[in-house]
Amino acid sequence: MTTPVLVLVGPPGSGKSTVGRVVAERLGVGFRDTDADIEAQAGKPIPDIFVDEGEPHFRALEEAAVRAAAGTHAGVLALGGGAVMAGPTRELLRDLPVVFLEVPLADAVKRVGLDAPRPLLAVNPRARWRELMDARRPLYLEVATAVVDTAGRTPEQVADAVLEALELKTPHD
Ligand SMILES: Nc1ncnc2c1ncn2[C@@H]1O[C@H](COP(=O)(O)OP(=O)(O)O)[C@@H](O)[C@H]1O
Ligand SMILES: O=C(O)C1=C[C@@H](OP(=O)(O)O)[C@@H](O)[C@H](O)C1
Ligand SMILES: [Mg+2]
Repeated sequence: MTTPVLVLVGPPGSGKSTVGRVVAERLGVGFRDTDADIEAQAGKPIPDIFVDEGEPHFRALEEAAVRAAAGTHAGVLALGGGAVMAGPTRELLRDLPVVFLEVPLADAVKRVGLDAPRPLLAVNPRARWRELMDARRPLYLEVATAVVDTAGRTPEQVADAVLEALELKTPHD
């Protein structure tokens, strides 16, 4: 079984997909995002899956996508913000190097407001994001090998902090 060199978790807007790409580039390894895997498999964007089949169906696809990627992908893996809600996913993350990207509410709302639609934040994003974080923070902490604060940092600076937190060497070191 091949496992990822590192896995990124954290709430929407923490920068998992963006930072994951930068970290993978620095390490000279591949990048994979389970949200992209789900969209490729379903043949449609995530908001359409939520509307057409509902959140429970999306969560089932997500659990399967994380299991497949975590067992086959050797590079950097970014998960969707809600993936850690699944007990079996937390179980398989237990033995992997996992970085929890922290972000304050104000930064997250600013960031995701400019990005692709996220169905869970479509209505009243500030209140929804706060609720999500209250429920999920303990789960992010449970699976995290390291926690990296992204506030006031560019994606490149966050990538440096991630590599430092896990003491990973890049080909240029
Ligand atoms: N450290 C950062 N500073 C400023 N903007 C960021 C940062 N990280 C990500 N972003 C921006 O925030 C948005 C959400 O980033 P994304 O990587 O999709 O987050 P996630 O996958 O955690 O939801 C994108 O528009 C991205 O360019
Ligand atoms: O927090 C969540 O439940 C979700 C986060 C999204 O991913 P990002 O965290 O990459 O935005 C995506 O998986 C889906 O919209 C649900
Ligand atoms: Mg993402």
